[in-house]
Amino acid sequence: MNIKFTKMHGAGNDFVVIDAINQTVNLSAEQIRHIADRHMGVGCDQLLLVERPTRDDADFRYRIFNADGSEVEQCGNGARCFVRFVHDHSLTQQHEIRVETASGIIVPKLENDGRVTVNMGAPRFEPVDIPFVATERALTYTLDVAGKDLTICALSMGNPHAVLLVDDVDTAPVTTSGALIEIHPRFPNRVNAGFMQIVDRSHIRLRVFERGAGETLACGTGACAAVVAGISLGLLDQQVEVSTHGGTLTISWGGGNTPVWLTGPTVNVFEAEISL
Ligand SMILES: N[C@@H](CCC[C@H](N)C(=O)O)C(=O)O
Repeated sequence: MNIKFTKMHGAGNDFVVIDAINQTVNLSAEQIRHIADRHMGVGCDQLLLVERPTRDDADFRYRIFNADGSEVEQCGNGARCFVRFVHDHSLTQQHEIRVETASGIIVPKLENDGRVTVNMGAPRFEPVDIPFVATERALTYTLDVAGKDLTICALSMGNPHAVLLVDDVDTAPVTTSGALIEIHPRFPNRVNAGFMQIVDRSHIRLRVFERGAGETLACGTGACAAVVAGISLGLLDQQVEVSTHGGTLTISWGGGNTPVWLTGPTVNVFEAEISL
């Protein structure tokens, strides 16, 4: 089977994007792992499938697979690349589209300068919605990680996130503690672990150890989760610049049940075909 794809990235979070409308695509988890492999395959943090929607109120269905082959609910940087892809491949002329994901509808918009803004929906804090094992909802929780008590915020941006405050992201134990937090038993579906350094009320630095992908250069939903956590703790203003190792994302949130807005760049790297 030969599959055409586009390699893209959003602030360094990289994707293999596949049009599954105009070609028949049935990938096993093993084939996804192969495509994502940086030595044996193409290499990517996530593989994105562009499909026809299964519901009347959406224009497209967007399926997301981590590099380890697991299918997940949400991906913010991927959503931006998705919009750029459907435009570049003439699958739509609309600048604002409704996209069906495993966690509901998101509404990305292609701006005139080529950047994409995504309404990521409202964050969820109820432990059952994350999911996270806790007797009651709280702003912060203590998590025992290898015998050390870490303070985290836990929330869902459609997918699960744990956010930790650190003094300096450059020296934070992202790969070691991040890997342990990802599989912590209190997160039954695993979790993305974000390490946030507050620079000032409108600027943070962030590194994320992603569920199913390891540390990535940027994580869109991770940036949303970190800013929501920072605003909820009273440490950040409504609009925040998020510096990652791969670039800058802009996040804004008005609090409560209002949606979180994510803006950032998208880049086409190359188009090719892979034989499986
Ligand atoms: N890179 C993403 C998030 C991708 C999914 C995540 N690893 C998960 O398992 O939830 C983003 O930009 O949001």
